[in-house]
Amino acid sequence: MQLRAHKQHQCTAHAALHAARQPAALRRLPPQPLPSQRRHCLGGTACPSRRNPQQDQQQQQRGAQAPAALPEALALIEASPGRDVAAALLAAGGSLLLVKFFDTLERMGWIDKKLSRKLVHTLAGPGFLACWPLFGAAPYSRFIAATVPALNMLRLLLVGSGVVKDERTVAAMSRSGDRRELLRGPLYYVAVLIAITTIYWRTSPVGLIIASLMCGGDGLADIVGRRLGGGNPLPWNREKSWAGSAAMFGGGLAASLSLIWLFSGLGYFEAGMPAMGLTVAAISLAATLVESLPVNQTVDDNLSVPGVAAFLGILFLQVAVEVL
Ligand SMILES: Nc1ccn([C@@H]2O[C@H](COP(=O)(O)OP(=O)(O)OP(=O)(O)O)[C@@H](O)[C@H]2O)c(=O)n1
Ligand SMILES: C/C(=C\CO)CCC[C@H](C)CCC[C@H](C)CCCC(C)C
Repeated sequence: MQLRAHKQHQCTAHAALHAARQPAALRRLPPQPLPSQRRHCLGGTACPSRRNPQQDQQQQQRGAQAPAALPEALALIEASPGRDVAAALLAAGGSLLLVKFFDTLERMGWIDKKLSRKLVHTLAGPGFLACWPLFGAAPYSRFIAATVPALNMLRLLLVGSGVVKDERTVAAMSRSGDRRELLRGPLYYVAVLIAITTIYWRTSPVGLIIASLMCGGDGLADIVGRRLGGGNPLPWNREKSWAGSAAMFGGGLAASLSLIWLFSGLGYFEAGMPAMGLTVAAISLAATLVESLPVNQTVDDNLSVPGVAAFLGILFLQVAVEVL
């Protein structure tokens, strides 16, 4: 999987030299046009691309007829608070629908309570990150995006503390039906999402890796482990299994690489393969080992897994790359 810089306009000698000094897994890109400028480039003027000259010539001809106002309109949309608010409302609505959907399946008897809760755990985080490209490129966009997990945190605090009565939310988010459970695992979960949204946003794969391992990895470990882990317990923790840990590693790695592929394909950063793949695999393995330890009664998985992923992600990958 070759992930290379996406539609670079010009890689100056300085930028190339600078980029060459970056870790192989992650390359800083020379200053790139904003996505809208790239669209501008595609819509209005010739710009280098991976397509053949004939396609570019056709594109230029089509582009020549595009209204001159299009690029400016795109640039306005690109950095408009309205776009960010619309994206946040969409993601917030999606989170309500996700919980409602699986809660309904559980109430209809199609899935059990544990599976319903774990499917929400597994899908909510990656689903939220998949919404990030909908937001604009303004400096404040990440903070508007963070309001989505923040509103969910407020909901958990109000329901978990008993200020607001919401039996369905308690049923959907807790193992035992005790509302106070919402103030632990689920609260840590949304706190991690707030942190990676405001600290890393789209500028680094570290936030993608943290969320993928906490959500996709840890969620699948439970789902697969409960079903296939009966005969293959881990020697150091008989409550967990090789099947569950394999699902944790595979699910976390696949989710991480999928999001990195998407975000680097959108041009937010460049992921140098195969170094990036090997780095993510090493981080996933370490997180899987931590998750398998018999300590989750003391340290919640929603803290230990993101913690080890963040530490190793910062250690092995540059935290910030040139924002496009
Ligand atoms: N590596 C793993 C992880 C989990 N499991 C299975 O999934 C169940 C629940 O896993 P656990 O991580 O302990 O989930 P909880 O922390 O109890 O639930 P939650 O993560 O939702 O808080 C375990 O008892 C085990 O059957 C497994 O087999 N192997
Ligand atoms: C039960 C959970 C964790 C315990 O280990 C999951 C808690 C889920 C959160 C309360 C809801 C989080 C929603 C996301 C911030 C936004 C998702 C949007 C997307 C479009 C689905």
